[in-house]
Amino acid sequence: LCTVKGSDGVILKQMLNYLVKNLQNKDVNEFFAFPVTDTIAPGYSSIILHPMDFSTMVAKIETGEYANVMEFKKDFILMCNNAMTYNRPETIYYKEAKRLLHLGIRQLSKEKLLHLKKTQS
Ligand SMILES: CC(=O)c1cc(-c2ccccc2)c2ncccn12
Repeated sequence: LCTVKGSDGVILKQMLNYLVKNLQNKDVNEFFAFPVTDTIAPGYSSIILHPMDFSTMVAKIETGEYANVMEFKKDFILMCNNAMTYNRPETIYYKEAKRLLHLGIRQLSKEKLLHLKKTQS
C-alpha cells in the first residue's frame, strides 16, 4: 500500500529499476556490476575518489536515495567517467565504459524518459 504522498516514490523506484536493469544488460562482461577493488586495479582507491558501480546504484534505488532520474543519471555518468579516468583508452574497460556511456545517455534522454513516463501512467 502506498499513500498518495508516497506513490510517486514507488513509481520512481519502478522506473529506476527498469532503467538500471536495461543498462546492466549492456554490461555483458559485468565489469561494472560491483565496486572495483585495489586488488584488481592497483591504486584505484587513491585515483578514483567517488567510485560507483551498478550494485551501489541498485542499493541506492532501494533505500530511496535518488529523488529523481537526473540524480540516477549522474551516478551512471560518474561510473563510466571513473573507468575512462583510471583505464587507458586502449583497454577493454575504457572501451566498454565509452560504449555504455553512449548507450545510457540515449536511453536516459529526455524524449525517451517522456515516452516511458507516458507508458507508465
Ligand atoms: C570498471 C573498471 O575499471 C574495471 C572493472 C574490472 C573488472 C575486471 C574483471 C571482473 C570484474 C571487473 C577491472 N579490472 C581492472 C581494471 C579496471 N577494471
